[in-house]
Amino acid sequence: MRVLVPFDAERPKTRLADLLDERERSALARAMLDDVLAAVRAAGGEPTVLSTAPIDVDAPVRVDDRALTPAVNDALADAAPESPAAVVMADLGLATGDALADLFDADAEVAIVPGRGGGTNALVVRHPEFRVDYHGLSYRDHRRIAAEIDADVAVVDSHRLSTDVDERADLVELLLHGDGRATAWLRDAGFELAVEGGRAGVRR
Ligand SMILES: Nc1nc2c(ncn2[C@@H]2O[C@H](COP(=O)(O)OP(=O)(O)OP(=O)(O)O)[C@@H](O)[C@H]2O)c(=O)[nH]1
Ligand SMILES: C[C@H](OP(=O)(O)O)C(=O)O
Repeated sequence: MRVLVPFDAERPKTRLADLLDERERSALARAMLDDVLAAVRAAGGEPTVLSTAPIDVDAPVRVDDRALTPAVNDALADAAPESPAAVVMADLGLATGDALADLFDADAEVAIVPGRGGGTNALVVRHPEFRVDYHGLSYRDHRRIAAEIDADVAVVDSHRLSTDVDERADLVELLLHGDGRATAWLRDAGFELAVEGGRAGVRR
């Protein structure tokens, strides 16, 4: 399975700016990218990083400085039943080979893992006319686009893959369930789980 891993190399993870400075956000984003690439390979996928700028990483890199949606659509253009393509976001810090293998094996022309909050964390495309439209309620948009071209859709239900690390609360998930480089980076940076007023959170 060809697997595109989109990566914003220049201004990653801005929603974590009140917790992490720019270098730290880059380091966490990079650790998650490495975790995702390892998980893709463990699932038998062949990853290509679709990056906004050149990066030094242990995988082929396709540089495209356009916005996410046109860059992904260009790279997906030749997806077909005999040559499926997947898109797996680089901020899935809990991704595992087993979880991705379930997605890659889903028997549908479009298989979707929704992200919490309405996004699309991962996709497999086997239909030549399917196009992505990221941001906003992209899960709903991708179901509509699939319906418009009569593509059959599988929705893959996965706690690990539906957890994208965008905000403070997502760091709880990484510290609680993660065992990869991103979780190790967070611990090394001094983050730990905390319970305040009966609610789970993180503190540094
Ligand atoms: N190639 C490419 N990847 C992108 C772009 N924007 C975001 N990504 C990647 O797409 C995935 C989802 O990104 P988002 O969570 O929407 O954005 P983010 O830049 O990671 O974080 P925020 O700045 O907090 O929105 C992550 O793997 C990003 O690295 C882009 O313009 N081009
Ligand atoms: C790219 C975007 O990610 P989010 O901003 O929802 O994390 C989406 O899934 O459409």
